[in-house]
Amino acid sequence: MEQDVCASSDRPLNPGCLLSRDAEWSTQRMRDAAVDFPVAVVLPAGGSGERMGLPTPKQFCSILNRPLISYTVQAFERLSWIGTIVVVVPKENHDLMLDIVQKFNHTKVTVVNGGSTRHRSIFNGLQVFSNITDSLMPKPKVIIIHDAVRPFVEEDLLLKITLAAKEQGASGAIRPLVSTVIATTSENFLDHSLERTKYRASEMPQGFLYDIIFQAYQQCSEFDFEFGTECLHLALQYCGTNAKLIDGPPTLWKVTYKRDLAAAEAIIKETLSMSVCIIPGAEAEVVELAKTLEINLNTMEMDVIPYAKQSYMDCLLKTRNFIHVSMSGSTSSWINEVVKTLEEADHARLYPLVIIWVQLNITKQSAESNKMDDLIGLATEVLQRNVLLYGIQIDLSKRVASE
Ligand SMILES: Nc1ccn([C@@H]2O[C@H](COP(=O)(O)OP(=O)(O)OP(=O)(O)O)[C@@H](O)[C@H]2O)c(=O)n1
Ligand SMILES: O=C(CO)[C@H](O)[C@H](O)COP(=O)(O)O
Repeated sequence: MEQDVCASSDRPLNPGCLLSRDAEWSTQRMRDAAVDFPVAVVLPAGGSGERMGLPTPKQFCSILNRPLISYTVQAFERLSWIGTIVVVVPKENHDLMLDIVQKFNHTKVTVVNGGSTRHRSIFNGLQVFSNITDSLMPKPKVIIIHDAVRPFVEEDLLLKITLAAKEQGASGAIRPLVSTVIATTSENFLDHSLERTKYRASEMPQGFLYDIIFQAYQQCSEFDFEFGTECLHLALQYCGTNAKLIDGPPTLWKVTYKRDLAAAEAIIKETLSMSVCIIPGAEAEVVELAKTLEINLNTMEMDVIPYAKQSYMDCLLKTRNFIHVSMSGSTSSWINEVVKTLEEADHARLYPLVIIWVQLNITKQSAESNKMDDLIGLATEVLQRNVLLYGIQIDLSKRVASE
């Protein structure tokens, strides 16, 4: 069944899944209060992506120079309350996955080989924790299972899934059906159709008490392993555990067809451009311009941090787009300081950073001093470090002269 790839998200998502600021704070409170038990993740990535029809399995396809699987790993890895992330890959792609882990600096990943079906791959992933003598891989209380090809999963949903799994034994994300489900006869005639509002699409992530889902996989039949598509069903059938179902956002869709790669790229690009940090100097004209920008860019998530406060470094790590408005001619020390901070935090490794330096010249003298040459040199230098630096010089001297 085709997924609802055209449905747009209600609010922007960051790749690697930064939340909107309000959601981030409330999530922080929820997380601090609630997740005081070990949580691990299994990401089944052992498929061949037949429906995608590319020689490379879709989980290894690149979006903006980074494999899809790495985005999904990052969505989990950045969460402090998540421990080990087991990535289950086809045997022939084991080394490729190890290369990805190294190149993108993933620190929580264990790679294991998959099986011939998704359920077999997941079971292989779960078995990593079943050897209780291996103290390096302690058994988690809750395990989250999430398809490696669903990169846009956010912390608020993961928390809900995790807490519900701890309480109920199993939980899963659901979405309304996009199309009506019908049963066909063997001759391809309509047999019957289901009442769409009564049914839901079962999505990922799903969460389980580890003992429940491991026991379910240990007991399930060869038929389940071969043809089953639903982990929640195994928990119900073999452990009598009724999963708690939680509504998820439209961005949970599974990258399945070629067009989904383009859709994923569009979401990543859109979210990268949806937040900005404005850093104004202290002069009245500069503050005025910063205010105008703030009003006109109000559809973006925004921080305005006065340069003088020197407290903007924390804010830098929340976004990738910066506008520095100043009247001083010298910009290089500020930009170098910013680039150094961002480099130390590895902030520019995956996506480019954009710095727009706006210089206001109000006197004839400063307007004549052409600082743009310096800026062009600096822009060429920082480009090597994945920073796109732009300069805008606004000459107010004529306005001053005519007043
Ligand atoms: N033997 C398998 C088959 C699938 N998966 C994983 O299960 C997830 C969901 O499966 P699906 O989207 O169906 O992936 P593929 O099986 O690769 O795709 P297709 O059905 O088009 O071949 C994917 O992350 C896929 O890599 C797996 O780990 N092991
Ligand atoms: O649908 C699902 C929910 O249970 C699974 O997420 C899974 O994606 C199914 O994979 P497949 O396409 O291999 O059946």
